[in-house]
Amino acid sequence: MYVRDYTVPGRLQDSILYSIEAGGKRLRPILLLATAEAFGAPSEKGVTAAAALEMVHTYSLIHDDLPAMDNDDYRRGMPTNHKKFDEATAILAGDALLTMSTQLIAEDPSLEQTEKLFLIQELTKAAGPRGMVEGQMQDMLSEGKEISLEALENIHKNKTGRLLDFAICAGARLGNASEESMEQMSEMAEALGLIFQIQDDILDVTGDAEVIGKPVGSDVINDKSTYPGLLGLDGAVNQKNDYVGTAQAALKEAGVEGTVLSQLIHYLSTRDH
Ligand SMILES: CC(C)=CCC/C(C)=C/COP(=O)(O)OP(=O)(O)O
Ligand SMILES: C=C(C)CCOP(=O)(O)OP(=O)(O)O
Repeated sequence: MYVRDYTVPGRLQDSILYSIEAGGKRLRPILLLATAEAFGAPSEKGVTAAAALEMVHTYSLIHDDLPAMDNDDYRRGMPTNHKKFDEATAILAGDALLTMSTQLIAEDPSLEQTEKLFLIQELTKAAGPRGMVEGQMQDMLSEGKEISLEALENIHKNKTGRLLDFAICAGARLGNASEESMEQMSEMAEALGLIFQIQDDILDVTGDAEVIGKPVGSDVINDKSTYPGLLGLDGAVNQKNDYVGTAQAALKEAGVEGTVLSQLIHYLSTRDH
């Protein structure tokens, strides 16, 4: 709906819709809405922030798949955007998704001005050059190199974790969570980001390409450092389980244990796609 409202019919719109409508797990918007609900926000409050976040995530995947980056042919069970269209169109589709995301929040009549400012500032910070973009840069620079577990965690915290952190902090803020709860939720988000990434690395070794919708084994092919690579498969599973404990404990401290967020932590640590 938003994509059609914010674009003109034609090749660019087709390319944007191709990637957005390909689906994916919609994890980030689900997390944002589940957190908003856990803190009692009215249901309409999180909708544009959730859509904006999925737009930013989808832009990042379109660009990540380009030949200049990961050079991947399949995403969300379909040819990648540049394979279906062409590189220039894929770059522009990503640019459009990124810019539309903040417009969407700015124009939402159900949000207060202070909420809009918070959401736009936090989303752009999370996605920007001290967040996801820097994480992607470090990820590219580390290809083909042996890096420490600490350096790997730092890459993931920025590349993947910051958008997940935004999902949770935006949801908590829209539900007027206290400063203390916001801090506990931020801790939960950090653990969740690492759980997500460790499972992603594990699936790249043990997963089924048909179920995941993208090729497996690409980390080895691209010579990337991973948790199973650094810790072994069992070590990666143990590390993930430690973070599950941290995330569940943080939920409890924030007073939102037993909500759908607990189930999401479990799902993310055991997902097969
Ligand atoms: C600014 C940009 C382009 C950011 C990309 C961020 C990102 C999370 C890419 C996918 O990571 P991945 O390569 O580890 O995952 P996948 O295996 O799904 O490609
Ligand atoms: C951060 C990573 C590993 C990129 C893929 O994210 P998702 O696994 O959430 O991708 P979709 O379900 O949205 O396609």
